[in-house]
This record gives sequence, structure tokens and C-alpha cells, in this order.
Amino acid sequence: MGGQMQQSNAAAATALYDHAGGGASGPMHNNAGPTSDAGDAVMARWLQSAGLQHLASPLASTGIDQRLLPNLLMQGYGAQSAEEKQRLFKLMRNLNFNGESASEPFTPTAQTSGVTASDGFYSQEFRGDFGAGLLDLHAMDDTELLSEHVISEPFEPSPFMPGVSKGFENDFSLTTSRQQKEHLDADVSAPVLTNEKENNARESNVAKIKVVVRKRPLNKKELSRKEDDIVSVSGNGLTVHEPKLKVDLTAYVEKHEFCFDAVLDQHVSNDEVYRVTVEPIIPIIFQRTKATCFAYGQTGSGKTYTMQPLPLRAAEDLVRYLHQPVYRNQRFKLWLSYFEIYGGKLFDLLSDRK
Ligand SMILES: Nc1ncnc2c1ncn2[C@@H]1O[C@H](COP(=O)(O)OP(=O)(O)OP(=O)(O)O)[C@@H](O)[C@H]1O
Repeated sequence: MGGQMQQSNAAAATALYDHAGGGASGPMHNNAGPTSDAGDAVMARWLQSAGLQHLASPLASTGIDQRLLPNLLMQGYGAQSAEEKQRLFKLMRNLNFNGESASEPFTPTAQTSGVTASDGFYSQEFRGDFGAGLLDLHAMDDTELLSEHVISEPFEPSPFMPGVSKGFENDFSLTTSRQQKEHLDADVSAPVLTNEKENNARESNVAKIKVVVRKRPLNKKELSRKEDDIVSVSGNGLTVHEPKLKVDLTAYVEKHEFCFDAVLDQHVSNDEVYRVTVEPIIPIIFQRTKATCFAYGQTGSGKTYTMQPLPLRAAEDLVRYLHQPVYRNQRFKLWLSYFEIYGGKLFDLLSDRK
């Protein structure tokens, strides 16, 4: 089914290209005939794939040069609501730029006899701001476009995330006020782009991975052997002082310096570990983000000692958040599973180690 559909799209796209080439000097609607119909059909189907088929017929009957369509559509031509404009914007983004930026010299990706690169769908005019305006047939795969239809349900941002509330103010949420809607209707591209920029900025502000090192104190055995403490901590850096011998057997210490997101020395309590590592993740989970916390290190380095208190503290905070008015009605669900992986086997600790 998908393959068939793509084939028929490919044929139709070629027809549109031919059509544009034949009528490069005049408006496309003047080129009546089968190719014109095919071109209109592609445009109609393209719009239909985003549920915007009602925009196709007015455009066809206006006498507007269809090479200008991408720009016209981008300016919100015919679209009534902010939601429609958003769909148009996403549809436009599915145009295949073939890795070229608009400033790069244009190279046509297909050739048809009698058609030059400056014509039709491939012309600078048609491409407008969108690079090489070849319809990406893969992007027209129905499943992918269906996902474009999913409009996220209104979601109230967490007041705990820095800078989040500002970003969501410009979002196309269904709760957009009338005044905002009018503003968005006036120019749909600007808010979408601003919104995207803000999303990127917000994402880059929140580190995806945070590595925290905890130094444990020397244990009794090490103390009884009068072993040296070879790790010193300073800020978010630590130095390993490695005892070495030169070839002439003179002892010397080689320093290895490392920097992490945070380094906790041996005097730090488990509460402080929680505060630095897991506590900041909890509100992010309520932004519908997945979060993982794990410990690694050599045997006896303190993984169990460090990790053991964290789940209980995290569960307390999670439940506390769930009861906050801002999250209470958002249909969040809390699941808990507890496994041990040992010796290549998985044990369910909430089910008699089955
Ligand atoms: N920060 C710390 N303060 C005091 N004691 C600690 C600290 N970290 C670890 N210990 C002690 O060091 C010993 C080893 O710690 P732990 O069992 O947590 O290591 P581990 O990394 O889980 O080891 P393994 O990989 O062998 O399971 C334990 O007796 C633990 O109580």
C-alpha cells in the first residue's frame, strides 16, 4: 500500500515538474490539460495529506501562479486558524532541500527534456525560502504525515523549570488566548520559529547527561595498612595522585586531573548526594521527559552505599509533586518495579526474587 502510494506520488510529481516547465513563462493555470490536472492533483493530495485539502480548490481557481504557492502558503494563504497554519508550516518543512542551503548554488535533482533548472518546481522563484523545492516523496508517506496531525494536548509547564513558562507562552496550545490567536494568525511563521529557537535554547540549558563523582573515605582496612589517600577534590575537579617509580627507582607522583559536573568529597552526606543528583531530575520528569540515574565504579567504591537511599527519597518527591494542584489533573500514573541483575540473571525483588 505504502509503496504503491509512493509510486503514484512519484509519477504525479514528475507530471507537475513537466507542467511547470511547459508553462514557465505564464501562470500555471493557463496550461489546461492532463498535465495541469495532474499538477493540481499532486498539490491537492499534498495538502490533503495534512488535512488541508480545502485550501487546494480556492488556490486553483484564483489564477495565482502556483510556483508561488509555497511562499503563499507559508504566509498563511487561505488558512483560517493558527492550527491550520501550523500544519502548513510542518508540511512545508517536509520539502526536500537535498542538503543544500538556500545560499548555495542550485543543482537540479532531476532532469526532463526541455526543462531548465530555473523552471517550475526547481526554480529559485518556486523554491523561495525553502531551498531546492523538490517534494520529498518519502516525507509524503502517510504514516509520517499522520504523526504531523497529532496536536499535543494542552500541557501546563512546571513552574520549577527555569525559563519554561516563557517558552510555552508562544506555543500553539489549545489554550491560546483570543488575543494571542489573532497575533499568531497575523504571522504564523515567526512564532513557530521563535518557539523552536526557544525550545532549542531551553534544551541546551538542561544538560542531557550529568556526571557526578563521589569520593568515599578510606576504609578501615586501608587505614590499618596506612595507605595514602590519593584523591584530592577541588570544586568540580579532582586529582588522582599516582605514585610511580622512575627507571632509577626514584619515587615520584604523577598527577591526573579530571573535571566533572560535580565532585563530592568524603564528608558529603547522602542527603547532599540526593540534592545534587536526583532532586533536579524530578521536575524534569513532569515535563514528560525520561530520566535515568545509575552508578558505576569498581568494586568497593561505594555504589550501593550511595544509591540505596536515593529511590526512597525520589519516591517521596514524586508523590509530593503528583499531589500538587498543577499536576493533579494531568492523568500522570506512577509505576514501580524493582529488579536485581546478578550473575546474568534478573530477579524481581517485588515478587520473591522470581
Ligand atoms: N561515602 C562513604 N562513606 C562511608 N562509607 C562508605 C562510603 N562509600 C562506601 N562506603 C563503605 O565502603 C564499603 C563498600 O561500599 P559499597 O558496598 O557501597 O561498594 P560497591 O561499589 O557497591 O561495591 P560492589 O561493587 O562490590 O558491590 C561499604 O562498607 C560501605 O559502607
